Amino acid sequence: MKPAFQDLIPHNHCFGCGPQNSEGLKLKSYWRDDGSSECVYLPQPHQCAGPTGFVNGGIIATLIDCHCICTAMAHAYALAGREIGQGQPIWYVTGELNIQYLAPTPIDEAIKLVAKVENVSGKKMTLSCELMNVTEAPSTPYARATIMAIQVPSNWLKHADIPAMCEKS
Ligand SMILES: CCCCCCCC(=O)SCCNC(=O)CCNC(=O)[C@H](O)C(C)(C)COP(=O)(O)OP(=O)(O)OC[C@H]1O[C@@H](n2cnc3c(N)ncnc32)[C@H](O)[C@@H]1OP(=O)(O)O
Repeated sequence: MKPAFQDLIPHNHCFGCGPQNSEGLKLKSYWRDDGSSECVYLPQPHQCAGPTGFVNGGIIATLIDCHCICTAMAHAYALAGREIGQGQPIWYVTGELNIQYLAPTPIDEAIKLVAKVENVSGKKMTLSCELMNVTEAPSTPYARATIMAIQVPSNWLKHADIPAMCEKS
């Protein structure tokens, strides 16, 4: 199996997807054969909403955000004809994130996110994402989102690092 996008992105301290963030969610995203990307995540009990059986909406937003932004970066590297993390760094940030929460997301089972690149225009990349049961059973997704990823300069990440986090890597 190929490494996850996140394991190829250098210096990634992101709370949602950074291998270098010991307190983070450590998402792992991969390409699927149809050109979409997927991420399977097992929610933790402390990530609950008011009712303990459902996942907190902010956690859901973070999962969607990170899976989509890492998909945007992976797609941009592919368009550049490079492996993720090779050569001049390619960085995207979240410009817009629109989520429809369609049904409560159970906290006691694995969930799956599937993202697709819908459009690339200059520095902007639009992606769609659905969060669903891990079996992809034919049911309404728990959440559906669109996200606008914006490319930032290749020195963006280092520019924004603070020394305390740098020392941990
Ligand atoms: C390491 C891996 C981790 C990845 C997963 C985590 C993802 C994250 O959480 S990133 C953190 C959250 N996001 C941020 O902090 C971003 C904060 N915002 C910014 O830094 C800036 O506003 C930024 C970079 C989005 C845009 O900067 P700006 O100087 O306006 O960009 P600019 O070059 O002028 O705009 C480029 C295009 O994007 C458009 N655009 C800019 N901002 C937005 C926006 N928020 N929504 C939609 N479109 C936008 C512009 O209109 C322009 O469009 P066009 O080319 O058609 O004229």
